[in-house]
Amino acid sequence: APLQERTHASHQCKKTKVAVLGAGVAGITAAQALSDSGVEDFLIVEYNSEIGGRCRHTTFGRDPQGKPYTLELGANWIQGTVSPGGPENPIWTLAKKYEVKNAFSNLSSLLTYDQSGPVDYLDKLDTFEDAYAAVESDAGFILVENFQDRSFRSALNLAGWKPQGDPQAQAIEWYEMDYEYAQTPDVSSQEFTIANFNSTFYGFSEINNFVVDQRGYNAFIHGQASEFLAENDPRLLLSTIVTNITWSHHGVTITNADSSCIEAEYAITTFSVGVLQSGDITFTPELPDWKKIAIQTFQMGVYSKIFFQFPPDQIFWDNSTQFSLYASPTRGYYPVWQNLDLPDFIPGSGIFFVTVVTDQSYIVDHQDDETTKQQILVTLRQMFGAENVPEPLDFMYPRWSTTPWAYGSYSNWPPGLTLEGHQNLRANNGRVWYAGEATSAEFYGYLHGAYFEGKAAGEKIAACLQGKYHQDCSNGNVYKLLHGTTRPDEYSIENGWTQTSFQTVGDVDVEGGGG
Ligand SMILES: Cc1cc2nc3c(=O)[nH]c(=O)nc-3n(C[C@H](O)[C@H](O)[C@H](O)COP(=O)(O)OP(=O)(O)OC[C@H]3O[C@@H](n4cnc5c(N)ncnc54)[C@H](O)[C@@H]3O)c2cc1C
Repeated sequence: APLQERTHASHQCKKTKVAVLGAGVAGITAAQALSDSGVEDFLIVEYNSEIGGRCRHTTFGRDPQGKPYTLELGANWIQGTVSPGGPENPIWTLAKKYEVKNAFSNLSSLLTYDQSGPVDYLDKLDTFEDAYAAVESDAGFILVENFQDRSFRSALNLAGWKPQGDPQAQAIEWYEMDYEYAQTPDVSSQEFTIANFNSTFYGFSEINNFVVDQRGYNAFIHGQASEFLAENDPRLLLSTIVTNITWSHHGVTITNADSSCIEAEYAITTFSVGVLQSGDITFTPELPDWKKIAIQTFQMGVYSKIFFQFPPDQIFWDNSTQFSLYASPTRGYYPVWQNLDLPDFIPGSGIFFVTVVTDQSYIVDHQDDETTKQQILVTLRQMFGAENVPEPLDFMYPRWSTTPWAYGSYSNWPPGLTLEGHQNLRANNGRVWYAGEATSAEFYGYLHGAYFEGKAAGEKIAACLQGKYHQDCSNGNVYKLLHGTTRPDEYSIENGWTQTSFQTVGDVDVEGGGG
């Protein structure tokens, strides 16, 4: 019987015009754009048993009636809302439309601590911000003058910000950089980090609103989906894991873990960079080098929220402050605490949580809950006094780095990657198109980046199907070779290049010979 199934498999493939792979913001928005353009023949394939992707919540703790609270495991803020007369962040528009409950997040409502307890080092925030302003204007020159990009670390050094060996300054820097980009300034681009920040926070507004909706932040995604999908719509294939994408310039075949398959004229993959990097999904034929390079060059940061519920009548932190910053000699060790027990947030909840990113996330993702909890309780007792910190009522955290449908939290732009290099991440391979937060050049990392990219891909493919697209529908805008700026003849004695650039051991060529 299994053999028979296999031989019949390709005849049994579902057939559709567009396969939308993933039902996060990008996938749902792409499908909606198809539907809005009159293309109703699509299938959405989703790993999980529900839509929403990295906009995902859990239940946690108990309210006084014994009912659990809803907390966001993934996206939590609406970042950059709208300014008078300016463009509006579409996520803000949708949050209003679906009445997603949110509160103004005041990042200046901040108290600072170190291992000895409360210590005011907010003056270092001003020093950082002066350096940041210099980095910002320098980034403008880099972009406009086509100069070489640098790491954000070099840029900060040049601006005189040198936090090395100063835990307080490192904590301030973490709050301003890692807390947003989920990675260190050392591995972030100067040019594109600034462009990314400015696109959102100058393009829309400087406001960050924090979602505390007890339906979950993804209520807006469900709301959007319900505008074009019926309840139990057969076009939404949940709990279906894509394992292979066979592509050409004429069509795409998707194979799933349950060995079902889909034949489509076009596909839009919305998988995270982490998923694309993992190799869990194979491509037939193999992806060309320009695409492999783009996938393995863009970076996936990890952002982990570690939740505690303490007895609401034994609050030991300042309960009028939103953020508490902890300076550890180990940079990034349980640094930023958020208080949800505030009037506009989840009052009376006793919920206090700490965020760690990438390197510390890898550590907590590979140790058991109890170890993490005990490490953090030691930290809290340093900050607030051992006698003041009771045992928590509840504790949990997601392990984003090992979650097989995400492998990380959101993308980040490395130093030296050009816009051309990034475009290769967006560009289609034959009839396989790419969309998602990471393919957004200006809004990578954000929900609104996923929204814009999903919408654009859906609209373009609809135009392709309707013969209205004025570019090649099966060949993307690709930069097959990404050149450096140093010519081979410049590898000379004058430039300090005294030896062959090919590796040799004695007079034995290791590879390639000569040079
Ligand atoms: C912890 C955290 C905090 C964040 N904070 C914010 C924030 O405050 N503000 C903000 O704007 N953004 C934030 N983000 C980023 C935001 O969540 C993402 O940018 C956005 O959700 C990405 O949407 P997407 O559609 O591009 O990708 P996804 O949401 O990842 O959608 C892709 C979908 O593909 C599915 N998939 C993966 N593999 C397969 C497979 N093999 N087969 C089938 N389906 C598959 C996944 O299940 C997923 O549903 C945060 C993210 C995280 C994780």
